[in-house]
Amino acid sequence: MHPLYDLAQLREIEQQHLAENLMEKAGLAAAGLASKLLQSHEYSVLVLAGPGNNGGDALVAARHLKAAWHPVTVVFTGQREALPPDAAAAYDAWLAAGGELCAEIPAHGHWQLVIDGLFGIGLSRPLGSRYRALIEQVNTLGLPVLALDIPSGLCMTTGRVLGAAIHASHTLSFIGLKPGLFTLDGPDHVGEVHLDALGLDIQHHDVAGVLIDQPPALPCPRRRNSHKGSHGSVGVIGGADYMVGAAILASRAALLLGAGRVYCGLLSPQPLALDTAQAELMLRDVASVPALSSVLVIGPGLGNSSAALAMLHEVLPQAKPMVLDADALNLLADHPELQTKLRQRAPGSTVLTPHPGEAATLLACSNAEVQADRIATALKLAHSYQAIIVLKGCGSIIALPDGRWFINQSGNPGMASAGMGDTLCGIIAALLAQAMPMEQAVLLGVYLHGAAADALLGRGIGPIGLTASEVAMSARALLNAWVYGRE
Ligand SMILES: NC(=O)C1=CN([C@@H]2O[C@H](COP(=O)(O)OP(=O)(O)OC[C@H]3O[C@@H](n4cnc5c(N)ncnc54)[C@H](O)[C@@H]3O)[C@@H](O)[C@H]2O)[C@@H](O)CC1
Ligand SMILES: [K+]
Repeated sequence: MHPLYDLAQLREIEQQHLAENLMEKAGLAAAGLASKLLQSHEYSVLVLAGPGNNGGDALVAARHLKAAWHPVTVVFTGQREALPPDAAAAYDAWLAAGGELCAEIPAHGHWQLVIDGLFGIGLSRPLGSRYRALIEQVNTLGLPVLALDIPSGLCMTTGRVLGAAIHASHTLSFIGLKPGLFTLDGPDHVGEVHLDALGLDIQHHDVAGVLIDQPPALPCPRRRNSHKGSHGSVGVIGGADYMVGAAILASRAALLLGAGRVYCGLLSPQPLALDTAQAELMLRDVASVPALSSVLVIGPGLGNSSAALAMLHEVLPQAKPMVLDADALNLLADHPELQTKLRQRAPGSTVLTPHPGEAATLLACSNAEVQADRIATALKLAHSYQAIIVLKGCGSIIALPDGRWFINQSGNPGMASAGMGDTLCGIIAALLAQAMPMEQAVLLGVYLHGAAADALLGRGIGPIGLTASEVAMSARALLNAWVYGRE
């Protein structure tokens, strides 16, 4: 788990350490990583230095690489007189070391690595045509790119591409990690992320959010003296006509992740009597499911019928932990009286797992507005509905009503297929049924879901054609490995 910092916090840390010549440290660290990536001293480097301190970092790195005998070409896009003081000093030191500056990328150069120091956290607006063209030119060179602090063009707060963004193979982030590296378009641009704290100890400093990059708190190993009643019972309510599969997938995932019993209530007028591929599932009359279950999932394939609405009205006032997904979220958006019931639930007893489209419906805004700032959106939903929110998508955001938030780093594009959300609901519900507190169950469930898909990818399964059922099986193996320390 790594802390994530917002812009104001990073600026404050920079201010507190102004006298410590952090740019020299940043440039040296960048040159060190570049040397490692280059391997041979004969290899040449193309350095892009922009108009601010990110450009200063790049100029310091260029100086160190030149001193280590690498041929270095520097493209400088700023103006000496407009540079901040540290960057101006780096500019002067580069020239004093015999370095030269180009205004654009030389046509016939040959390089083995690009260092991107155009923009860092100071990028404040969408890039104009000159920078967009330069970035696109770099991206078509087909070379490894080491981005300093953050790939230029990427918004550090939201992970949005502001016009165009560098496709880095490596990103060396300074001082602390930024949220934009890990959500929305960030993961498509950062490559391998490295962190150099520049010798600062900022552990005492406030953090904005947390990156989940390893399994959070795990359940305890089971007591030998346990029985099915010891591991809770999950009830899944959904599966209207033509959407039965969604409820079955959630139910199977709950079973595979360790719920003692799983009851599945299908709204379809011709409900299945038996899941032949998973006979352990107890398919019951939907009305009987809430009373049988210690944890409820409501929504997968629920539809928007009056029966679905009535079910939601009935279960929301019940005290048990609840996972709301899919059509339950759409019904919630359309019915303010359901929203009131939701807000009256005990704190920490509800999780909503919207994808961006459902989040947009819940907030009565557009999909683009949701994605423009995923963290802010998730926090807004958490506050408004007084529930834990999992905003799904690349770099899922978990937001809590008290204002804390997390970004999940596990997962891959194989998960962009129908049924994945149903599996996630089942996983979270199973952890809740096994007595994990809500916050821990959500964090572990989301990380495990992605890590299970990553494990499959590691075995050559996906991303193309990866299925939600495979992810549930893989999650079972992974959770057992984590809890029982098996390979
Ligand atoms: N200040 C410090 O203490 C440190 C700063 N560091 C580096 O400095 C970076 C931040 O430096 P700055 O605050 O100078 O910001 P940047 O260097 O990221 O960019 C700011 C410059 O870009 C211009 N700009 C912003 N958006 C633009 C756009 N769309 N089109 C054209 N120009 C645009 C601004 O006018 C300004 O000149 C960090 O990301 C990091 O790389 C590191 O050296 C560590 C220490
Ligand atoms: K950069």
